[in-house]
Amino acid sequence: MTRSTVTTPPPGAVPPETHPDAPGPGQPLGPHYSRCFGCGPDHPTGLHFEASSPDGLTVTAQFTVGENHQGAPGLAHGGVLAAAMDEALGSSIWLLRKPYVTGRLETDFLRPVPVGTRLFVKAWCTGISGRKAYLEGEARMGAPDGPVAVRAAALFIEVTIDHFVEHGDVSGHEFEVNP
Ligand SMILES: CCCCCCCCCC(=O)SCCNC(=O)CCNC(=O)[C@H](O)C(C)(C)COP(=O)(O)OP(=O)(O)OC[C@H]1O[C@@H](n2cnc3c(N)ncnc32)[C@H](O)[C@@H]1OP(=O)(O)O
Repeated sequence: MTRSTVTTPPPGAVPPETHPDAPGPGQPLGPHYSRCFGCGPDHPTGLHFEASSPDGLTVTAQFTVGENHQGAPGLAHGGVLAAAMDEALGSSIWLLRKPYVTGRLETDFLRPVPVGTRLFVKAWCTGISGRKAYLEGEARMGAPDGPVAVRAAALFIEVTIDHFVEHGDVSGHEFEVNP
């Protein structure tokens, strides 16, 4: 994909290391917050991601583009696809069990995605440098080896849990890292 130097690991970046508490290979990641637009089972119009990690470092996830995800008639909204990439990238960095937020998200939209399409999303970390994590991902249509619809690259920034307490509304909500 075309990506900027901002989302490219600099010299000296180190590979990610999965946290021992991260789900084992093939185990479902589960939702981090029940009302999350990406993974929350209680979100009425969300993506309802089903995610797991085959190797403790990569995240694979699936969802079906629905009626509520349209931009043009019958086609997925680009912002919804970007949200799906953000969710997959965020899930992959959560395998490190450190709190990160998206600083920059770059997306290439390669194909229109019709409503009803099952998208197979994959995300992985390409390096860590201090508080910065560099991530890449892709979404394929219809099958894990189907045509690529979206590619993404991102810079995530490590924060403390206080980030969510100070800026969010965590009262009465059960969540992991990103409320
Ligand atoms: C199971 C879990 C699954 C989770 C899935 C969830 C997926 C969704 C994830 C999200 O969408 S998170 C929500 C969207 N993101 C945000 O709301 C973040 C809003 N931004 C902020 O809160 C702050 O700007 C941020 C914490 C990112 C950075 O503020 P800080 O004051 O902590 O750090 P600072 O601004 O000093 O930046 C630290 C470094 O990152 C760099 N940086 C930060 N933002 C950048 C940016 N946008 N582009 C390029 N570089 C950036 C910055 O230049 C600097 O580089 P240097 O250390 O080299 O000087």
